[in-house]
Amino acid sequence: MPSDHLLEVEDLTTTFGTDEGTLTAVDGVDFDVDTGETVCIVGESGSGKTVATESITRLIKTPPGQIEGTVRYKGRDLLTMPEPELRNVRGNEIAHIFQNPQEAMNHCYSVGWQITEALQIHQDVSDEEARAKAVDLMDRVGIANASARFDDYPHEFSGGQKQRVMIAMALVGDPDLLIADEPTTALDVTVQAQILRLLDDLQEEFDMGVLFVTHDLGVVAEIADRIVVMYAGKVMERGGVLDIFDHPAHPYTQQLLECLPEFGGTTAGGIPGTLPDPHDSPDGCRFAPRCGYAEEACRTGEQPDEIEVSPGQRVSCVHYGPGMDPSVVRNDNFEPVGGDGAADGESGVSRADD
Ligand SMILES: Nc1ncnc2c1ncn2[C@@H]1O[C@H](COP(=O)(O)OP(=O)(O)OP(=O)(O)O)[C@@H](O)[C@H]1O
Ligand code: NI
Repeated sequence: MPSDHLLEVEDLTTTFGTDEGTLTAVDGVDFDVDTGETVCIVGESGSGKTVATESITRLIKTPPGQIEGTVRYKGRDLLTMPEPELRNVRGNEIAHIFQNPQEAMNHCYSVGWQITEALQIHQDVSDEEARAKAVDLMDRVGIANASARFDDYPHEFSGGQKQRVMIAMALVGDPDLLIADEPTTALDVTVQAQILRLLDDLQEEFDMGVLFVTHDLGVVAEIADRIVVMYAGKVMERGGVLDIFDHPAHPYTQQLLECLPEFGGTTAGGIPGTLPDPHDSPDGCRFAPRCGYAEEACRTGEQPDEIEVSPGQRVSCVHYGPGMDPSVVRNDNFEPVGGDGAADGESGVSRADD
């Protein structure tokens, strides 16, 4: 059945064989991404965000990993696609950027050379054409004096500029889907805001879908159209960014938001307690052992089916089920996302020498 979504992930389950037995990192997760929107996967460290997104293009090493489910990209299943065809998708159609630009760069070659090299893998262009395109890309990601900086080496660029270069390299194949895994986590707050702005602008310019992974709800507020909240390999809640920030339904989402100072945060140190052992997940709702509202029904059976609580907003919580009283967990005291979310009064693609 053909779907209209750019990316459609269904019942994705990724496990790892370990010395302590099978570890389930992602457990039957569904989500989709459309062209032109930013979907953020958010959750604490260890929730399975990275494994879920790296399963999409099969970046997970198998074995020890094992990926099951369906990942349809423009209707084609990436999980059953032959490797050569998948390699083509990875380079040209789906691009990844990661947290640490340091590690992804080769320190022995100039930045311009590396972008040119990436370009020539994807396109049959002459050296001069490739150089011109590389300079253009450097310019578009906001590297000041791009042509003068072409021959500079990675160590001559700041952290923020390196991440701009990584973004340029991700764009060489003119991707339709960009997967960004904590791309600003290693950067200081001001530079982080600039890079988020850049990604937002590029998304429009390149007309991409963006799947953005972060543990930081502050970042989510800046860029997300839709949010998928993950906990211990499961989706706890999903919905439009305004709905989630205005009336978070799952106690886990509420607690994540309560950690944010700008939302009247009281638990800046994070949510008390730790994630369950991924080798041996608890019965019922994964969050029940840390949830102040948990009762017997929360600790038995499977993770509850998702229930729609407002248009497009769905929650996997026993308290919203048939015969339950959701007002127990409903928390309507949250302030909606403020203003335009603009950071530090910048405008357009910033060219600051970060
Ligand atoms: N190669 C691997 N082998 C075994 N276990 C793994 C492997 N990669 C990830 N895991 C486990 O899978 C679970 C999910 O990890 P994942 O990296 O996806 O979390 P995350 O949500 O991205 O966290 P973070 O915010 O810290 O990046 C964790 O328990 C992790 O230890
Ligand atoms: Ni991660």
